[in-house]
Amino acid sequence: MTAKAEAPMNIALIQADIEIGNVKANMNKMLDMMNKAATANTKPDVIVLPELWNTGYALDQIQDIADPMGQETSRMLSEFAKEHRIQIVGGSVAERVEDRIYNTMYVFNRDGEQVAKYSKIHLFRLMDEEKHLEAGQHTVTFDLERIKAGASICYDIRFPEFMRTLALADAQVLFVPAQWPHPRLHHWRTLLMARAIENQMYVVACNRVGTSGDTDFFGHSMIIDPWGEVIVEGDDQEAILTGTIDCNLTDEVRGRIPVFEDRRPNLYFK
Ligand SMILES: NC(=O)CCC(=O)C(=O)O
Repeated sequence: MTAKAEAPMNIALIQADIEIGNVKANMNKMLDMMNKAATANTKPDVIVLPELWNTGYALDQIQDIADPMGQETSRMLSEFAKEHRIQIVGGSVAERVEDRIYNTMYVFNRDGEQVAKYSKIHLFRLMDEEKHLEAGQHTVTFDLERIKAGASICYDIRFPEFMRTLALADAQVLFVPAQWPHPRLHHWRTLLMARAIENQMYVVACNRVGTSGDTDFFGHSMIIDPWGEVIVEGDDQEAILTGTIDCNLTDEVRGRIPVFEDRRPNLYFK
């Protein structure tokens, strides 16, 4: 059901702290960490950022500080991608479209062209997202060179049917930018692991660190392989985490335990 991957891909996760409401500082921070990742000994093929990295959860001022049509943030990511010849899964940013605010991921290829845009479809009530943000209406897969990837953001990982939809659309790797706080580290790790094992896909998850008001974000960004093995996992400190994915393993695991052939969708709820 999947195409052979061209070659293994080196991934760099930008596990950053984010300053609430300070777009300029956050853009500078991301650029600085992306530059460090791009000039490391092992050059990444893909750089991944966390969720809402431009504004943080500054939802009470989000109408004023969200990026109109995502222009400023996507220009920065596009230029970086082109200059360094690195693909970017741009976490997500607060994007303003007229008076609506979306939590939106942009993805760029090595030429700096936007290859995907995904707006978070499940809004997280515990952090008041539904009061300030508009839900996206589409699931999204995209190509990273010859690898098919699926887009998701944070709370989305609690919806196994959503991830299965992406896997059935041939995704071999799932990207998960996040701002996922304590006390739910155990949920974060378990859900990411489950999504990788049940869908026999790579899960690449980039969470922020730091404190915002009384909320502590624990990091623990992870890359998990389709067999459920952890390739890399951060702690609760700012860091650039790196790991390599090889999507030939996705085909191998799907061949070893043929879950996708053994499904009985006609017996499942509609
Ligand atoms: N930013 C988010 O979607 C947070 C999701 C979360 O913390 C959860 O427990 O789910």
